[in-house]
Order: sequence, then C-alpha cells, then structure tokens
Amino acid sequence: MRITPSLLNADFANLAGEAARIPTADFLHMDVMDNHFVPNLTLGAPVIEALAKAATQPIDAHLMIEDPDRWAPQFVEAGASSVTFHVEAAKAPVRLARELRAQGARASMALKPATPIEPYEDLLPELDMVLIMTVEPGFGGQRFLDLCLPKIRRTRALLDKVGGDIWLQVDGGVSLETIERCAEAGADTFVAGSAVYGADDPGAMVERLRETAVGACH
Ligand SMILES: O=C(CO)[C@H](O)[C@H](O)COP(=O)(O)O
Ligand SMILES: [Fe+2]
Repeated sequence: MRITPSLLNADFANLAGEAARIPTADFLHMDVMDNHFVPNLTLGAPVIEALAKAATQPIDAHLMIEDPDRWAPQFVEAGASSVTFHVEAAKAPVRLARELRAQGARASMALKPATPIEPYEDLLPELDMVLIMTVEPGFGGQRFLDLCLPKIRRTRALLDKVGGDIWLQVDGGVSLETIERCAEAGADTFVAGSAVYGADDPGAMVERLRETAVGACH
C-alpha cells in the first residue's frame, strides 16, 4: 500500500517545506495542468525540477495536459520518477510509455471517470501503473465518485490477468472515509490532497491513511 499525497492544496510558496511534513510519503504527487486538457493551470517542469532537488521523496507527475507525447519526456528530464499521461490526450500511448521507460522512469496511464479500461487492455504490459480518476480532473477538494468503484475492480482483474507488478492508483476525493472502498476494490496506491494538507498533522494523516488501506485488505 503506497500513499502518494498530492501537493495541489499545499503551500506553493513553500513546496520543499510542505514535502518535509510528509516524510513517509512514498511519492510526491504533482498535478500538472495546462488550462487546455483541464480548465485549470498549475505548474510545469521547472517546478518539478526544483522540488526533485529539494525533496527526499521521489516525484509522481500527473500530467493533465494536451499532447503528452510531446511534453512528458521533459518531466523525466526534470527528475520525475513516475510520469502519468492521460490516455484521452495521448496520440501514441504505446510509443510514449516505451519512451518514458527508456528514459528510466515509471510509465503510467490515467483514465478520466467516464473513460473505460477495456479498450486499453492490450496496453497494460507497457505500463508500470494505471491511474483511475475518482473525480473529474482539474481541481482538488472534490467529492469522491463512487461510480468509479466498479472500474477499479475491473482494472484490478485485468492487471491480475496480465501479471507482473503494475500498480493501481486512485486519485480524487481519497480520504479516511473513502480509502477503504478503494482498497477493497483493488487499488494499492492512493493520492490524497485535501485530506493530507487539510489535516493538522499531514505526516500523521499519511500514516492513518496507510493503516486504513492496509486494514481494508485483511
Ligand atoms: O489530479 C487531481 C485533480 O485533478 C488531484 O491529484 C486530486 O484532486 C487530489 O486532490 P483531492 O485529494 O483534494 O481530491
Ligand atoms: Fe492528480
């Protein structure tokens, strides 16, 4: 069970300090938005590069951008260990996943809530992680969409069929209240933004989320 907090609701003026508050986070989830793929604009490769140098945790870049085929490799060069592109935006997802892996990063594919997993079954062996969005991408602090749970289950079944060690990440509205449902459905990697940075002690919240997810699988 991996906890990969989103820094979307952290203090952008002090990202290194915010990362230091969650020392046991498995990755720092950085939400890159371009104001085209989603109606919001956040940060790009230079910010990832600065944080990668300043933080101890590896970086998980979630690219909510058009034309990831062109831009995603820059995020590996900037120091991201894992790069997630949206399949709705990618022109050649297999080629892109291979390029990211060839650069030495983990390659990951994200699906918006209304995008089914089944058409992409053949792509799964090319990936290190699948990200199922449990809110419409674009903003933190939204309500978890329970309607995504069956897709998490179906993705888990497909990943088990493919074998190997492909992680299944959920992102959007994940909290102490919703993480058990995600873990029971088969997720093993959890993004939480407002739940972590809205807590008095973000580091303790990371551990509580992890314990709750682990508890759901026993
Ligand atoms: O990708 C995202 C939004 O598009 C964020 O990672 C996500 O929303 C995290 O924030 P929260 O836990 O508050 O929902
Ligand atoms: Fe995200």
